[in-house]
Amino acid sequence: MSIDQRLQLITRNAAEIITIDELRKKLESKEKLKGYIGFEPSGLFHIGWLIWTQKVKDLVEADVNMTLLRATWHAWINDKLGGDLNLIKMAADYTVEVIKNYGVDITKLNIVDADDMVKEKDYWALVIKVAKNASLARIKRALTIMGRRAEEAEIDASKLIYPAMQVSDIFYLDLDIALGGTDQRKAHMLARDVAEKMGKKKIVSIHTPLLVGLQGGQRMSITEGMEEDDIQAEIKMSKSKPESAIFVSDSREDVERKIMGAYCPKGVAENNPILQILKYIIFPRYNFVKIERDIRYGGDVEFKDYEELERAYIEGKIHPMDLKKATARRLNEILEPIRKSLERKPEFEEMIQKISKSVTR
Ligand SMILES: Nc1ncnc2c1ncn2[C@@H]1O[C@H](COP(=O)(O)OP(=O)(O)OP(=O)(O)O)[C@@H](O)[C@H]1O
Ligand SMILES: N[C@@H](Cc1ccc(O)cc1)C(=O)O
Repeated sequence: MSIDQRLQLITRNAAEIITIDELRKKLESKEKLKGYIGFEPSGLFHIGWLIWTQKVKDLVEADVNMTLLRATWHAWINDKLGGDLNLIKMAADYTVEVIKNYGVDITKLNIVDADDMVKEKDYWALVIKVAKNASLARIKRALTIMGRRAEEAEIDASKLIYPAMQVSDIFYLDLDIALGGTDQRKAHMLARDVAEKMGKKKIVSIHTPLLVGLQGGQRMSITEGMEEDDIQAEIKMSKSKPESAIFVSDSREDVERKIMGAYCPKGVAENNPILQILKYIIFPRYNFVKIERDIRYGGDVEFKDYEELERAYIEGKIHPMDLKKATARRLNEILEPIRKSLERKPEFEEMIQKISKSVTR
């Protein structure tokens, strides 16, 4: 693959790359690049997470050495799964199983547990050095990377250690590229600034978009003067708002029902979850989408790229119902192997039961 092809694959559908020039230079330097994404295991995997999973797949295919960090200790700090580390580890296994059955070649991934990194004293020396190079105000502002507001640092002081840990993970793993949703931007900007002060390698960061929830931002509590990041966090598909989400374990019928009920006004592309699912999850897999229609309504149409389909939709040439049916069919095809593999593992079923009974975050 040429450098241009690698660059194209790495950057497609990303919300932002900081910076594209640095990425090109790194690719040109020919060294095998090291990238990562960290995730907090939580046991529930909604299709928004497939956007970054697809980017992991793109990066692996673009020959980047990817690490998947199971952020177990981070999840503990963040009160995930009641802080039960055994449950958190089981949830991490679940996530890896989903990623594998989505089609990522996990034999090419370096899968690391935060549990192992925290055994090293060098790791903690890094955490302290990072903290020495960041103001308290900056650390508090970065709490959005854990899905919390700055004020939530008051809950307990461990929350303040988390951003310094996430930045240290980047240095400890000696990375070139950090991947995450746009809500991870503050960690990556901090890592870039601190890298200069500490003489460490400066990462390029790749941020994938946040999939909007099934209500498309309708009836959400958006107030005047709210920052763009906070609006995105409010309207995104989120496991803590189950009505906004399609989970990878949902049955075929549930997927169809949820899609049929989703926000998708005729001719409107903004915050349209159906179009976003097509753009970020279906097109990267199939490269074309067929909309099946009765001959009375113009018969079947095929689209070879997303932009073409979006244009036709905005012009009112595609009816929302036809768009939804095609989306449900393709999405179910993508989810089928994931669903099947999860069904074969009763231990995950038990974990989900336990989680849905007792855990709120
Ligand atoms: N709707 C979404 N679309 C795309 N990526 C998402 C979405 N929600 C979360 N992510 C990404 O998945 C990772 C985990 O995020 P997080 O645990 O906050 O999400 P969540 O499962 O929806 O939880 P919560 O209920 O706390 O919002 C982050 O890297 C984040 O960028
Ligand atoms: N903050 C990330 C998880 C994460 C933790 C540690 C990392 O090094 C990277 C990512 C999230 O909430 O999804």
